Amino acid sequence: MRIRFTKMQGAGNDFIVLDETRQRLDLTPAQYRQLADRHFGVGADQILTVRPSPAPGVDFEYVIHNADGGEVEQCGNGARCFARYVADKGLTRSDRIKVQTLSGVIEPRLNADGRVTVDMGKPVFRLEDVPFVAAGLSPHKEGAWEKWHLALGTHAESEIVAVAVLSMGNPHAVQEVADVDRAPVAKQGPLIEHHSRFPKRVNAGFMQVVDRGRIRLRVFERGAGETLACGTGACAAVVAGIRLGKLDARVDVETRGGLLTIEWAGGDAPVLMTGPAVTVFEGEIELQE
Ligand SMILES: N[C@@H](CCC[C@H](N)C(=O)O)C(=O)O
Repeated sequence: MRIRFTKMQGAGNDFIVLDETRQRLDLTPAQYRQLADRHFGVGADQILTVRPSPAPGVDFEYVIHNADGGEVEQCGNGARCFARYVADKGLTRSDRIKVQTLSGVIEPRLNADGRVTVDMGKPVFRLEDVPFVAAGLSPHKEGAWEKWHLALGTHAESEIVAVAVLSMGNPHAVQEVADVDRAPVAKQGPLIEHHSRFPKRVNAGFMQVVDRGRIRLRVFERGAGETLACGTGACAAVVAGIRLGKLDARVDVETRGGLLTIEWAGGDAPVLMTGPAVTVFEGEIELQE
């Protein structure tokens, strides 16, 4: 089967966007993996699919697959690219849209400066409301919030890390590090992603607080490995930092692929994420059956 695609990136987190507004492609997990493969396919961290509105009051459905072929609930950098795509392709005339994801409705809007701001909804951090965590973690009170201690590795070589756990529609475990460039992302990332406390796996964030309005962040993403930026990871890290009393309500997040700005007024307020969304190229690819 031969399909058309658009390659996009948001702060270096890269995507293949597929248009299913007129016809379903019905791709298999193996075909998503082929698309994402950087040697045998196009190459991407996630594949984003645009589908027509599934319900009144919503403009589109936004379907997200990780590079490993698994469908996931949310993708922040992808949401900005999704908004840029539907505007550039003339699928909407509005600069503010409502988009249904697996984890609820988000609202991207195109800004005059070319960046996109997304209302990502409210974060979830009450332990009983975070749907991705197995019971039995013992929280450790720090400031206004709790961090959880995770044992990584075998008994002989066990390492304990303290993570803040929360959902931005998808699951995140964020730890604070002194220097993000020296953080053990490649070593700890897979151990945290597959930790038995997270039966649906988790995105592992490594956050360096520079000052109350700036952090540096690396994220080892569930189903994709370390990416140049993770939008929901940036939201989760900032929310965690604010809850821990270390950050103000508006924070610039430096990632390896670019700058994101995250705003959160606390409580049930939505998290706002602003950043770039860029089309790289368009093409066609033959997929294996
Ligand atoms: N790159 C994303 C997150 C994509 C999904 C994530 N890997 C997961 O499995 O939850 C972002 O920008 O938020």
